[in-house]
Amino acid sequence: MQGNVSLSKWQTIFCIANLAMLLPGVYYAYDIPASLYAVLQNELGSNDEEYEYQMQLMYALYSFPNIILPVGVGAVMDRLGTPKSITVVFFFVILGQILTSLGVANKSFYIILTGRTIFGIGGESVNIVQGNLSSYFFNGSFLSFVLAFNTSVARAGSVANDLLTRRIQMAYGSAFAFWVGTLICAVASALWLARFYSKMSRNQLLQIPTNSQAHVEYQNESQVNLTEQVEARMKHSSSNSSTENIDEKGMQTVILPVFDDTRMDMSIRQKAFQNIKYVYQNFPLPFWLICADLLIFNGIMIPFNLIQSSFVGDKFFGGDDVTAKGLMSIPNTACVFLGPLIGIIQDKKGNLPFYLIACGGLYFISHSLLTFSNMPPIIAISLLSFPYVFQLTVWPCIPKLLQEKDVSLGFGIATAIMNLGLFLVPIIVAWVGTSASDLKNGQMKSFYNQEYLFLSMAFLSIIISIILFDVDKRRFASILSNVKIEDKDTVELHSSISKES
Ligand SMILES: NCCCC[C@H](NC(=O)[C@@H](N)CCCCN)C(=O)O
Repeated sequence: MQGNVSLSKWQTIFCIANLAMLLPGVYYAYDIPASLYAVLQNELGSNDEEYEYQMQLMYALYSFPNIILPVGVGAVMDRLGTPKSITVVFFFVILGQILTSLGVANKSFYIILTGRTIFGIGGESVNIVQGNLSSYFFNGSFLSFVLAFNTSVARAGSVANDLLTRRIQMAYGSAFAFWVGTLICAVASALWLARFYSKMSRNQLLQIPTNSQAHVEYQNESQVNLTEQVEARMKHSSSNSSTENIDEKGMQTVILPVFDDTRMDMSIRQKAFQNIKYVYQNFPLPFWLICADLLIFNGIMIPFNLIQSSFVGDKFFGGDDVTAKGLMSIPNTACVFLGPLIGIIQDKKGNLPFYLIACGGLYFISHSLLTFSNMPPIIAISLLSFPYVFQLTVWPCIPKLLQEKDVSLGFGIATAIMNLGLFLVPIIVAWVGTSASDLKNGQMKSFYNQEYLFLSMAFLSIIISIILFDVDKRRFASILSNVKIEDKDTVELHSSISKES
């Protein structure tokens, strides 16, 4: 038995393989500007300071719409159903990547930015759709493995980009390298959508019921009016005393008040307030600490990936950014192989806070080596593989910490917070990088300042993870350290915690 459906062995393999294929194309295209960091400046005709902001903005604006959007993607999926939702999100991916490529071809930074923003709307939504489908099918069984496998396969797209893009650019130019990314996204989307739209392979296995199907099923089964449920759950949010009664009802539906309160007679402001209150009261402190870690880990890794080829190329290889970029394929390749393994280990052994503390510690050590030593950079960059793999353990904790009905919203909120970091940190990295450009040794100095920022962030994450370890142990009965806990237990734990407080 898995998640909400029972799957045979072959159906399970089919489902996992298909879900994993949603993202590699998006990751390939996402990382193209990072591979061309050393060469796009000439093409855009920008000075050093402008260029630093331009490159970081390509990543910041990808994330900007996703500070809000992921929270609503679950609702869109509920309403449109899986095939239409995936069609819509792939449409944004391809449109965004076409505009980005056109922008590069025409040397228009504003078209590039518009493209990256639209690409971001689609790319992060694919992430959410993948997370939602995975937890729908596999929650309660080997979800850690499935989520880690998804991201590992996605990162194979980054490996391909690390190895190919700069070489393609040298042979055929930058615009061509971006068009290759567009082609990869288009082919990947077409293959995926073919499963839904060709009569031969139309497959219910990859779909979750839409909101309306859920309504019908629910109403047929229990004859309870949806509005009553929602109001009851709202009431539950404001008084923790009626836990059992409400949870019994709530567990039977996939509909959240935050998404489906259209029939309620409340003003929009009241609804928004109720929803924030609902999240505040039902999402425990460890969830927010995990989100903070996620923000920091990706906030280190993604902006670092952008400057890595120039920084490492200048410091260690006399300006050879191609060799430097090739090194970055080590952590991404390590993820492809070790990611699923860490998922299996986590499914069997738990121990999340340990991985998170180690993650911050290892980011700190490897960035210290890059910054303060002249050791061959392959050592520091290989070491980066471990935290980059360990941070995958964050996602499976969300279903552990939240009640089943809140999981989709939880993924959405975590992705939104991660994107808040991926919007803010690149801008700070650009600011820190340009504020030193008047110093002697110009460019190299600015890289060092950026490295100091990454080191401070890694240090902060260690503190956050230690607090998480303590809170988890003292107030949550080590739920994150233990092996998988069924939803029922989570609910009981939540109710006992809210009663205590
Ligand atoms: N369900 C998958 C979560 C992945 C989180 C994260 N992904 C991102 O940050 C993406 N915006 C793009 C990353 C591309 C990296 N080269 C991740 O850890 O990969």
